[in-house]
Amino acid sequence: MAPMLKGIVEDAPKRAAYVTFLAGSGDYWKGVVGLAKGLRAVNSAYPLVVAVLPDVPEDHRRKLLAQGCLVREIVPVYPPESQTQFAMAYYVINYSKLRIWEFVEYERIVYLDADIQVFDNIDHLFDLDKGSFYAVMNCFCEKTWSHTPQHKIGYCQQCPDRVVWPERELGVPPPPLYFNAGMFVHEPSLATAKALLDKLVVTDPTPFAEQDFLNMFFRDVYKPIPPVYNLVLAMLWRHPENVELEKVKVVHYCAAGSKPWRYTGEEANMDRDDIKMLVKKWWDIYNDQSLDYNSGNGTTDPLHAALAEAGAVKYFPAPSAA
Ligand SMILES: O=c1ccn([C@@H]2O[C@H](COP(=O)(O)OP(=O)(O)O[C@H]3O[C@H](CO)[C@H](O)[C@H](O)[C@H]3O)[C@@H](O)[C@H]2O)c(=O)[nH]1
Ligand SMILES: O[C@H]1[C@H](O)[C@@H](O)[C@H](O)[C@@H](O)[C@H]1O
Ligand SMILES: [Mn+2]
Repeated sequence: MAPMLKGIVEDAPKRAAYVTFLAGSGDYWKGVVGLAKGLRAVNSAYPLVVAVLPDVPEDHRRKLLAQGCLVREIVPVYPPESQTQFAMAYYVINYSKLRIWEFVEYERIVYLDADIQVFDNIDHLFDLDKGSFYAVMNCFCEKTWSHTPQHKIGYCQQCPDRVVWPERELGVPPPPLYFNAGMFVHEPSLATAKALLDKLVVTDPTPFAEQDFLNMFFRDVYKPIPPVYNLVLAMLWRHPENVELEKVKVVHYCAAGSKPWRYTGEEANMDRDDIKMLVKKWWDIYNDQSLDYNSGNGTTDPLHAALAEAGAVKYFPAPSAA
């Protein structure tokens, strides 16, 4: 390569994006709007791409575009027919997340569920070494885990010494490290996308849907990253010793009753002060008009948006006028 060209290519900003996912005509679009504004609040340099299923209504898509999101429709992924009738919608929603590996115009993505908010800049995650699957370890203590042997035994990978895995009695080693799939860092690739879908066809659906599936698929390349990158709220009451709340960068409102846009405070653990504080912080971002796209504060002009969509440039929000 000519020396000048080489320099340009090597110094070119990464083709990278935050990606989230939206299904249905319910109220999850509010989570996406909150996330778009949260990413703007921390001056993220990369766009937010929303993978939408065909059933997302036009007016919801317009709300996302109005917040500067890049909207990309994806084809639903159906799980194998057997055993799934009763929960088909649940599985279609969750397995369709696998389509994001087809977004090959980006060489690196940080996936974030729509019920996630960022409170600090995490753009450095795009610089992690390639080849591994990065995500935060889950906790096994909530009753959503009661179908598993680890929950029955009281074993959790967040505190493997509290109840030691009874390897001798059971004759099997402790379960492999297991991540929460609401947030992860990986590389789109058509080869990976095909391998995922081929494997899914021969895999029976399990309770945590694509989360179980991704854990199995990426088992050998999974690298845990610190819990500050995906605070699963149950950690606050199950493993407070593992949480430094003031350092948390990414909060995942996944505990029952914790979605900020539906929060009533009535469900178990929801009247805790830390939960109320985190729900309020989500609303503060959602309601902050200065974080709206094109509000004159941290906006991107149409040319940059188009280039970012084409994967051509890093997405530089304009500096605040204030
Ligand atoms: O009606 C819906 C339901 C879900 N979603 C999208 O799907 C994501 C996953 O759903 P939730 O966030 O409600 O669920 P959890 O955080 O409890 O989900 C976790 O467990 C699920 C399986 O139980 C999946 O594995 C999921 O990816 C994982 O983050 C949402 O954030 C959102 O992006 C929608 O858009 N509309
Ligand atoms: O992704 C799931 C989901 O978020 C549940 O709400 C939670 O209880 C589980 O621990 C987690 O694995
Ligand atoms: Mn979630």
